Amino acid sequence: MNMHEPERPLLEVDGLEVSFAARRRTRTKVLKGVSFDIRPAETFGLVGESGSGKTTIGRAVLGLVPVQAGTITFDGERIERAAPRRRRELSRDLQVIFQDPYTSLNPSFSIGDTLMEPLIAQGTTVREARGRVGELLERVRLPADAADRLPREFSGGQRQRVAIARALALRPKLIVCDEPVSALDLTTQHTVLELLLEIQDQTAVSYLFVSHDLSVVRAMSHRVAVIHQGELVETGEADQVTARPEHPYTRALMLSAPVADVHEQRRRRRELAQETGAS
Ligand SMILES: Nc1ncnc2c1ncn2[C@@H]1O[C@H](COP(=O)(O)OP(=O)(O)OP(=O)(O)O)[C@@H](O)[C@H]1O
Repeated sequence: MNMHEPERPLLEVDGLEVSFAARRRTRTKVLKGVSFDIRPAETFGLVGESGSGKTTIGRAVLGLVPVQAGTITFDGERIERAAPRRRRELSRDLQVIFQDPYTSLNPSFSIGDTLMEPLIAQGTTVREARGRVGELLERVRLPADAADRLPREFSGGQRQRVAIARALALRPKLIVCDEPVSALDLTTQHTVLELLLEIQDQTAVSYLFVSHDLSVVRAMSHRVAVIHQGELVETGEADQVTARPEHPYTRALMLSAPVADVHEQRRRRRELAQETGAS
């Protein structure tokens, strides 16, 4: 490839609109013309407060909610209205890790069966799939004997490692990470985030990384988009958006994030009060 030619994005979302049925035959617009792209091996962070529409963007990319307008192009293919069969095929390249490791794993499946399921569904032989389970457990640093055990025998952090291993089973190009560490304590959050970074270094997978936590998004992402009431109000390099936020909402989001220093916390509260008082 020519070094000066920009790489084709892996995912392009353009003018995405999603609405849900509300009362009295009206619809609520949850996404209002959302556009962004993600390059190969890039982490694109989406940050915004609860209800802003982050999860809906991830779900639209995965084909889990109907799209009213706009396009979603994945690896050169329009997928916003892909048929169910094509969707199943696309799951080879497009995977997800959900927030809650307690509900996202089938409690009656052993870890080995959980990891084998996507492989068998895509036509891998049982013998090959067993071998791959060992590799996957090693990659997420779980012991080989985890394969024979049930999810209830594992902690939240270990379960999230299983969910990561399952998402990796088919060697996807993009993983939608929807609040992947929000249900974990701080130390466990750190090790899971480190694992995601290490996997990206090794596999060049891209992440669409959704979180309400700006510090987590900043630590993980190359570029960041800030979503507010269904609209992307600011998109840019992670350092730029977090160090020099341009949009008032981004500034408010930054100022309201908790910090370890109590004096800094108070200073930010005053600044936030001034900002919101002024607007
Ligand atoms: N299936 C649905 N039917 C109706 N309304 C929905 C549906 N899914 C989401 N919504 C609404 O869309 C809005 C955005 O929800 P979404 O889950 O995308 O937000 P979010 O930013 O991910 O918030 P959170 O962090 O709380 O999950 C919310 O007002 C929510 O109530």
